Amino acid sequence: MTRPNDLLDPERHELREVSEAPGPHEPRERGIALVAHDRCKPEMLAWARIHRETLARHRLYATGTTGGILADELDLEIIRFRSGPLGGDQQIGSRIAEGDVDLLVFFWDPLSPQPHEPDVRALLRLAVLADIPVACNRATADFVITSPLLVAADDPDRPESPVFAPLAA
Ligand SMILES: O=C(CO)COP(=O)(O)O
Repeated sequence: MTRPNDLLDPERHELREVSEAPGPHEPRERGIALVAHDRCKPEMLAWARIHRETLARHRLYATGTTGGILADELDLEIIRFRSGPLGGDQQIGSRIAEGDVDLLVFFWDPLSPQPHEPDVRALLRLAVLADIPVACNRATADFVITSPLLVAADDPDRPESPVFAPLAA
């Protein structure tokens, strides 16, 4: 599977040729994991409502309660795991480790302690380790979900963008 971060050659900061055959999923499809702590769930729902059309084009994962709300309210097809405190964060982490997740949108609550804090830290750690984009607030999530890098390099509709241009020497 091609991931957004696979598209940039760290040496040359330019698009790398994607030679591998498309994986088992549609070429344009990305794996997007959606997670929100309780106080942040209204914000996640509001954000997902705005970006529903984009989200619907991708393979969505979510922790139990977050996924239930998004599926019910927005009629999105979502692969749902257990609730976060019951192991859902770890399940999403395992999908990241498997290379199935290309973007993590995780609205974690900066004002409330969580009983499963170690799981939260582990999830964020795995996302950083796997070098996938992690959006922890709405402003960042807006940037990432509208990024041309979200569109696969083999997509003929991929927009031209200065992001893809080599950096000046
Ligand atoms: O606790 C969570 C993330 O740490 C989210 O879990 P739920 O989506 O099940 O509420």
